[in-house]
Amino acid sequence: MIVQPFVVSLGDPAGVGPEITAGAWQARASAELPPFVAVGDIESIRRVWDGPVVQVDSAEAAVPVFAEALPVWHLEDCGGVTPGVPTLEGAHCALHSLELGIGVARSGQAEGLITAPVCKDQLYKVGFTHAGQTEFIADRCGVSRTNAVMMLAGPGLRVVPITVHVPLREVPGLLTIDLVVARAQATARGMARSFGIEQPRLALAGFNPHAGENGAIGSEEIEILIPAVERLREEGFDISGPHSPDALFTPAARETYDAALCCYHDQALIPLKALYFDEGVNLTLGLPIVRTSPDHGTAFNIAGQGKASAGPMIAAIKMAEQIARTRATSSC
Ligand SMILES: NC(=O)C1=CN([C@@H]2O[C@H](COP(=O)(O)OP(=O)(O)OC[C@H]3O[C@@H](n4cnc5c(N)ncnc54)[C@H](O)[C@@H]3O)[C@@H](O)[C@H]2O)C=CC1
Ligand SMILES: NCC(=O)COP(=O)(O)O
Repeated sequence: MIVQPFVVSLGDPAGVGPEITAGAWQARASAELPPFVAVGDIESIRRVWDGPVVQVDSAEAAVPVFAEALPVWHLEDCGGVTPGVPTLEGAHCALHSLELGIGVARSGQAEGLITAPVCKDQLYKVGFTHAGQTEFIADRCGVSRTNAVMMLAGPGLRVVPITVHVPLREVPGLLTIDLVVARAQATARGMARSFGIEQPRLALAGFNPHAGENGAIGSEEIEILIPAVERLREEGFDISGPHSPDALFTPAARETYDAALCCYHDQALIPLKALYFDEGVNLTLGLPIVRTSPDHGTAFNIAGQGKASAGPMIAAIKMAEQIARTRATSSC
């Protein structure tokens, strides 16, 4: 049963996080969204939106006001926000709102956490040593980075990048049989727990063109991917591949699996965003808490201009609720 509100960390205050959170609140009735509380700098919202806002100081306090106003748990003044112009102070605020959001979700005061986008480059400048929010949340929840799986999901496609925020030239060295096996295992477990799909059909993309053409165009399939698939099948997982990457996302191919495991970030995210950008959700499997996020970044180029779609944020909130409901009734 869903009892508590959800918590939305506002992300970089100069990005589109504040306005898409406000946009989601405006769509709360038509999109049938559960109550949520935004955490961050209240001014970052007032700067880009003239709708009703109420300052609260707990997640619980958000519920009675949610129907009439967007509840914002004001953390700190980010030093004057100019949409589209990131600052180091803003990066600190993004990190603080993420920290609070994780704490609120972990303590059970919220049913789950939805994270608005952060600017990784700005975070790195203020001492953030994690690749992204996924790894940071995993650490805070005591989950290994291998077992916290990034998944991007749209209405007709789910993709998992096996390697994530690393330079492309390092991918071949990072792909190992153990890593592919661990990601697939965590994906299958997470899909059972979060989506109720007990025996998900996984499809593994090759790394090279034509999945290596039997070794003539690269050896990663023969040395890493095929042995990983064999091991996973021996363990009882339903996994196919490695498939020619360019053929894995055709309409017919997409009917054959529940999630595609991809060798690197863009192999996974390009098809997802091309097909479902406005409904795309980034979620993390393998955590003790529910965590989702819109599929896009800070979009500084359009922040504060009324151009940002709230579609992905709405989809992220809806998916968080759906996952929370599934988990509440699941035996996993
Ligand atoms: N989950 C997160 O926190 C993520 C953060 N980022 C961060 O965002 C920053 C910018 O990354 P980019 O690669 O430029 O991706 P981006 O998603 O911010 O922007 C790419 C393009 O999509 C457009 N766009 C993004 N969101 C939109 C929306 N809601 N409605 C309409 N158009 C939208 C932007 O205007 C831009 O033209 C980087 O610092 C990156 O680290 C990127 C992806 C996810
Ligand atoms: N491109 C996806 C992305 O950057 C998500 O990163 P995060 O959720 O780990 O911050």
